[in-house]
Parts: sequence; structure tokens; C-alpha cells
Amino acid sequence: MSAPMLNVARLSAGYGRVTVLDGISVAAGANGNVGLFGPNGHGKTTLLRAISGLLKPRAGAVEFEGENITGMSPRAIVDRGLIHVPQGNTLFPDLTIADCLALGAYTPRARAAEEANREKVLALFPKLRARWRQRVRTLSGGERQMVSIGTALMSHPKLLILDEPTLGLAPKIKDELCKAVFDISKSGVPLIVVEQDVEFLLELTNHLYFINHGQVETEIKPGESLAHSDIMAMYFGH
Ligand SMILES: Nc1ncnc2c1ncn2[C@@H]1O[C@H](COP(=O)(O)OP(=O)(O)OP(=O)(O)O)[C@@H](O)[C@H]1O
Repeated sequence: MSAPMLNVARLSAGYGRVTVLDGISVAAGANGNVGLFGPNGHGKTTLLRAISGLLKPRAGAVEFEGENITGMSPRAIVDRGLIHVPQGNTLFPDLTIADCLALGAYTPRARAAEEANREKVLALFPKLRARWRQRVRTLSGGERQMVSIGTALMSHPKLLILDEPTLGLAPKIKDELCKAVFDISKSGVPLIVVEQDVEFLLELTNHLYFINHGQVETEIKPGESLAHSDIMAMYFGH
């Protein structure tokens, strides 16, 4: 078993006087994909934001490829290849698809692979080619999510974090997105995924953390199996 790329140790974070994460520890990027699941509002997004530098942790450490990246700027973290696709629509509405993808490749290491990555993104999401000069504000929710993931791929990820990639999408477009996420994984990019769709998560990941009250309540390690019904029991507390 290889060493994890990402190690989060005893991390605490919150907002103002509210502590959301209280000494949480997770690891990812060793063998396969990691899934985070649990009830709404218990800190999954906060954990991802603290990992990618969008929120300064109050205590604990984040280590990526052996380097302590705790408290580094998001830009410095992106530069190291740890890329986070936040939940919801965070794209600039007046940019075109072409602009967004070009922005994704702004770091020197990503620029070096810009052309090859653009072709990969367009092979993954052929719809984007036909809408190349269309502004984000005129795209559907599914197309925006494709642009968000595509922009992250342009940053040449070593480890890719996806926060609820299929949230709010109609079934057909959701299937397209799920297939694309599998293809990204097959291409060799390890993933950390927060997702409410348990079937999707069980198929995609082999290492799961059940996050409850800002802590890991249950960890399901690679090789340990878990039935859908067990996961449902965790969600509903029986
Ligand atoms: N910017 C913010 N300012 C203040 N409180 C926040 C902020 N963002 C999140 N919180 C609070 O932190 C707690 C954890 O939220 P978080 O988004 O991390 O949960 P989550 O598990 O990802 O939930 P969901 O699945 O609904 O996204 C919630 O109580 C939320 O209200």
C-alpha cells in the first residue's frame, strides 16, 4: 500500500465563534478514491475549504506530498496540484467557456500542459466545444458544472477534490457527469468526493469517511465493505 498524498491531522476550523471541525483527521490519494458523506451542515465543505486554503485552519496540519501546506494561500496550493471544485456555481458569469478553461491553466505547471489538457476536457465534455464562446451566465446548470470540472482539470491536478458534483442536476445530465467523473478517475487522477448519492459514492470510492458533528464518526477503509443499508442507517442514526 502506498503512502497517502494528502494527510489531514487533527484539523480544527470554523467561522467566527463557531467551531465546525474539531480535530478531524483524514487521508487520501493512496490507493483509489476517497468519499466523504454525512448529514448536511456537519462540516464536509468546511473540511474541503480548509484543505484547499479557502479557510485558514485554527489548529492541526494539512500535508500534501510530504509538504506542510497548512495556512498556505489557495494559489500556492493549486500550484502544487491540489485542486478543489467547490459546491455550486462559482464561475464568473461573464466569462466564456474558453476564458474559464484558459484561467484554469494559469499556473506555470498547468500552462506547460495546457493544450493537452484542453483536448482532454473537450473529449470528456464534447458539449463544451460547440459552446466554446458562450458566456457562463447563458449555460445550463449541468454545462456550468462541466466547465467547473473542466477548469479544474486545466489546473493539471495531482489530486482532485469534488464537492457534490451532481447536486441539483436532472437525471440525464447527472449520468453524464457521473460517467465523466469515473473517466477522470480512470485517467489516473485520485479523487476526494463529497456526494449525497450513496450508490455513486460506493461505486466510485473505496475509502469512506462518515462525517458527523465535525468529526470522523466512522471510517470504512479499502477492502472493508459496507452495504447501502448500513450507510442509510448512519445517515438516519439507527
Ligand atoms: N461562511 C460561513 N460562515 C459561517 N458559518 C458557516 C459558513 N459556511 C458554513 N458555515 C456553517 O458551518 C457548518 C458546516 O457547514 P458545511 O457547509 O461545512 O457542512 P456540510 O457538511 O458540507 O453540509 P452540506 O452537505 O449541506 O454542504 C454549518 O453549520 C454552516 O452553517
